[in-house]
Formats: sequence, C-alpha cells, structure tokens
Amino acid sequence: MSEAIVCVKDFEKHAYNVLPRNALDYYRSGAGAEETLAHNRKAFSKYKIRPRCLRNVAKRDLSTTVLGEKVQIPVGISPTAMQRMAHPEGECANARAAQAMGTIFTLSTIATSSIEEVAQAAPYGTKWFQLYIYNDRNVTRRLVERAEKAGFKALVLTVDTPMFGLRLADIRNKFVLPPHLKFANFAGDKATGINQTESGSGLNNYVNRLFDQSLEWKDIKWLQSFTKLPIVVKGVLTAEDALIAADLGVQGILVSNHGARQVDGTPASIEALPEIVRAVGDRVEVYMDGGITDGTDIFKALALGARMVFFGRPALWGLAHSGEEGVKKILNILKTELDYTMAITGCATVRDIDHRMVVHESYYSKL
Ligand SMILES: Cc1cc2nc3c(=O)[nH]c(=O)nc-3n(C[C@H](O)[C@H](O)[C@H](O)COP(=O)(O)O)c2cc1C
Ligand SMILES: CCCCCCC(=O)C(=O)O
Repeated sequence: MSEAIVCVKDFEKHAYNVLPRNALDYYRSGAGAEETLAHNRKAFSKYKIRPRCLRNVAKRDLSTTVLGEKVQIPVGISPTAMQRMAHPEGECANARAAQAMGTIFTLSTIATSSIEEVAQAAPYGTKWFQLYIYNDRNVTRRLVERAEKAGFKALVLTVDTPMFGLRLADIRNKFVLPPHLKFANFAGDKATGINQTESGSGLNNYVNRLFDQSLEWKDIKWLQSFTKLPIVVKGVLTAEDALIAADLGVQGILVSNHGARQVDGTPASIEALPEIVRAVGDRVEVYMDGGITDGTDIFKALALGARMVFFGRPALWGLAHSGEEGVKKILNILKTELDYTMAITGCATVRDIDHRMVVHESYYSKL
C-alpha cells in the first residue's frame, strides 16, 4: 500500500516518480551547481519562531489584502511556464484551484494555456499576469492589452531574466516542449512560438533570441505609459533595486531568486527579504517566493515583513498528482499548517505576526 500524502514534500516525491524526465528536470532544476536551490529551503531553518502564549486564539482569520483585494490566505501561486507538461489542464486547473481557495494565481507569459483560456476557466479568482519583455515591444504590449481585457488584476514584470539561467539538466536533456503542447499566448505566431528543433536547451535559445536584454529601470515608465494595472516587479534581491522600483512608483516588489534558476550563489529569497522590507517600508507592498514548502515558512516570511508569499514548484507537484484537486490539497495543507502555527504562537490574525516573533538563530548565541 502506498503511503498517505500529507505534506508538500510527499507531493514532490510523488511527482518525481510520475513525471517524464524532460519535464521533471525542467521543473525541478536550478541554475549551475544548484547550491542556491538547496539553500532556498535550508535558509528557513536558520530563522526561529518566538511563540507568545495565552493570547486568545479561539477565532482565527488567515485573510489579508493584497493590492487592495481580499485574499483568504496569505499564500498564492507564482508564475511557472508550461504547466500542461504536468497535467492536461495545466494552468487552467491551477487557476481554478487558486480561485476555489480564494487566493492569487499568476499566469506565466510562457504558458501552455492562453490568457483567455485561463480567464474563462477561473473567472472569479484574482489573476495576475507575468510579463517578459520581448525585443519586439509590440509583442509585450499586445499581451498586456489582452490581460487587461481578460480581467487580470496586476502585471508581474520579471526583472531577473535578461538571459535564461544555465540549467545543466535542461542542456543535457536538450529540452524540448512536447509536440502536442504550444506556447498558448503566441498560438500561430512563428517568431514567438518555440522552435522545437533548436539544439541544446531550446529554452536558452528562445530567451536569448527573443527577450530584450537592453531592458533598464526606465522602461518601467514605458509600461506605465499604456497600462493602468498595478505593476509588481519580480526578482528583486537588493535594497538598492527595491528603492529604484519604489521611486518609479511600482505597487509591489516580489523578492525572489526565481526559484534559484537564474544564477547560483545568490542568497535565499528569505535572507534577502529583510533588507528590502527595511529599505522600502510602507511605500510598496513586499512579497516573497522561493523554497516555501511548509506553513512555518509562510509564518517566518510574514514575520520578516512579507505581506504575502507565493510558491512555484509545489503547484506543479499538485498538478502532477491530480490536477486542480492536487493544487487545492497543496493550498489546504499550507493553510492548515499556517493555522496551527498561528494558533500555537498566539496569533489570531496575520496582523498579529510581528517582526519580534521570528529571529535569526544567531540571536540565541548572543544572549
Ligand atoms: C518550472 C518553473 C518555471 C518557471 N517559470 C517562470 C516564468 O515563466 N516566469 C517567471 O517570472 N518565473 C518563473 N519561475 C519562477 C517562479 O515564478 C518562482 O519565482 C519560483 O518557482 C519560486 O520558487 P519555488 O519553486 O521554490 O516556490 C519558474 C519556476 C519554475 C520552477
Ligand atoms: C522558453 C522560455 C522559457 C521562459 C522562462 C520560464 C522561466 O522563467 C523559467 O524559470 O523556466
């Protein structure tokens, strides 16, 4: 009899057994020697929770607001490309799960379900659209217009990908998108659909050929000139860049090392979070992703100043298990784990999780 699946890591183990190599390696891998990939998770254990007692936690509320919209739980779904390699309904199933759980789903530019398909699949859920900026700016502009029209509530501009990180497993596998799938936001467009015959990792070739490597902070003004949607910049890891983003008037900063997929050797996202929160204060909402696999991780990130956290891979493991149901289970597990953590540490609401409740482990050696 197979063991019961009770935590996110169980879903991951299951996915490793069922996904084809080409897809699993693409989903799983990080850049280079994958030191940061391991560190994204391990770093959480360097932060310790200081629980408070006897604070009436009989009624608990895990909801919060993000960019003015209410979400039922402070954990949502980061953009990950090509989700139909994990499940035939891919992004549509993922978006439906987020809708059912009252949280945010972020659709990748490089999705295997289109903006319009996802909007139709989850019409009531809060959906954000992740944006890459192409050399041909009209490509990006059309995506923004479609996302606006389809009711997406924010643009998540990824700023850490002038090139695609060197992911050795994809290069070894000569990654190709399975022929029955397509980059659905570019259906019928030869230039921006992936060339399935390119050698090496087709992904590196695609990004290096089409994404705008000359992008600068001032280009955010270009984006702001034709959209009213709030802009969240994703991939910031330093106070310096966070301040530039705040000065440009973006509405959100997603502290992220892209799931350790861009350059090996960066800090874990959770380690970068405090300096960014300190730098921007209340000027901009700050979120984080990278390595979240447990409710205590969410608690720690909120205590260190994140308003909301997101995850990427766990949703893929949920999809690989059972599509929409699998992602719902993942979100429910994280919700339950966060609820337990809050109750046992004396927090009835997410606003009660304050910065004194989580300290770096070095705090205890200094006492
Ligand atoms: C398979 C995969 C595909 C991804 N695709 C995108 C993408 O299209 N756009 C983007 O901004 N980030 C992308 N990311 C990064 C995620 O949005 C997110 O930052 C990362 O997965 C968070 O780390 P976690 O997987 O440990 O939760 C991808 C990550 C993975 C694992
Ligand atoms: C074919 C282009 C892949 C785009 C990038 C997807 C991504 O961000 C990732 O981390 O993978």
